[in-house]
Amino acid sequence: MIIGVPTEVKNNEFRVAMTPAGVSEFDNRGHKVLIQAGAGVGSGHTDDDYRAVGAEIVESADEVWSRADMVVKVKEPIAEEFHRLRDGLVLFTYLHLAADKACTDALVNAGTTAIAYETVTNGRALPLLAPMSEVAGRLSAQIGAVQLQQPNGGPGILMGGVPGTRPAKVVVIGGGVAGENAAVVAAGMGADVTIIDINIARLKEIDTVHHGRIKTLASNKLTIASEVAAADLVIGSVLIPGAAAPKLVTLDMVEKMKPNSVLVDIAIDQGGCFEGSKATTHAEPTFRVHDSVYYCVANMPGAVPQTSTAALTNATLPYALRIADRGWEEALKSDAGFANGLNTHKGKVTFKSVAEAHGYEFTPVSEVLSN
Ligand SMILES: NC(=O)C1=CN([C@@H]2O[C@H](COP(=O)(O)OP(=O)(O)OC[C@H]3O[C@@H](n4cnc5c(N)ncnc54)[C@H](O)[C@@H]3O)[C@@H](O)[C@H]2O)C=CC1
Ligand SMILES: CC(=O)C(=O)O
Ligand SMILES: [Mg+2]
Repeated sequence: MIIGVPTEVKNNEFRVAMTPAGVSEFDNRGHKVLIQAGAGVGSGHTDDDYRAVGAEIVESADEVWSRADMVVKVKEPIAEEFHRLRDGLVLFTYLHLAADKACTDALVNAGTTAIAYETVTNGRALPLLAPMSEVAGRLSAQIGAVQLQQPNGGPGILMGGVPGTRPAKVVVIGGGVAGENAAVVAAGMGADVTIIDINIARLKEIDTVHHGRIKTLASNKLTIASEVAAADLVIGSVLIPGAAAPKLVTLDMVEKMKPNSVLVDIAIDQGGCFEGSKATTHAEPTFRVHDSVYYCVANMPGAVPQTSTAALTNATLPYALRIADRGWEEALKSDAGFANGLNTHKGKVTFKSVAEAHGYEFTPVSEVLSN
């Protein structure tokens, strides 16, 4: 199989979907990998590093996309890439389609076979989302700490305070992978941290692992309202897999927050879990709502590409190899969790909440695979 790896084009996105170690695995199995010139530079991998393990370096994105049987990417295609989508192409990348009608329409109209990292499951886990949720979670606490500083528009409070002063109050809504990682870093900086989650079993796990250092509260509207009102920093990290995020923090709640308080909406790639959230870029990451600061960057891990590329490709490589070795249909047929990754195929939408979000007819993956 020919596998294409284009340079990422989203604002300040420096990750790449395959490292030289990955190319070497494909090459050893008799596949050919096309790397767009310069694609790995932001993550510390030169064209020569890729050439040395058998990759062909290709100058243009058009050539990578048109020659490849499968394109492996990091972020969803954006408008300038839509014309490269086609029938018969397998696209393996983050897609977040429930929050992105334009990309869904483009994939459906082109007939592309699109497998989304974020909806692949392994039991209850999301193995291809988890590494980036770890990164985004840890980053969110760092970013929150910086945004709390007064010259950055924040209230001027140090996360851990100093002896004799109160620490910052950090409220994390959604205690999954991103939320727990956010809480750990915030607690490590000395903040007063509370995680709110709807899954009580998950709160028990967090309480046990962190010996009560991270407080836990069950999610409901009243609790969220009172915690948000008292918070200096709110981190939003809820997920209903594949679906648009629920708006758990309302504009009314934000209006009652402390002046210059900070809200980091990690869930923005699924549309965001705060009312008023809209996707921003690393170039212009924040905006104000009422008297608070929102940070809503949809590709947070792109800011730390050396870490993120390594963590992402560690997880994606075995799946990409299975597609190359066995073909996408056999690879999905043999692993129901992998099959959950299929979002579109030949003009059909095969992920229920994506179909519902955009008014498409839903076709179960099983129907597509049995044909
Ligand atoms: N902005 C960015 O750059 C990045 C964003 N993300 C996003 O972060 C979000 C979280 O991802 P993960 O932590 O991996 O998901 P996860 O599935 O591990 O955790 C989500 C948590 O939300 C909880 N939840 C669901 N409904 C809730 C409610 N009503 N109230 C409170 N909690 C609720 C679930 O019980 C679960 O514990 C996803 O939208 C993901 O796409 C992930 C990586 C990077
Ligand atoms: C998960 C995701 O969208 C990202 O890492 O950019
Ligand atoms: Mg997006």
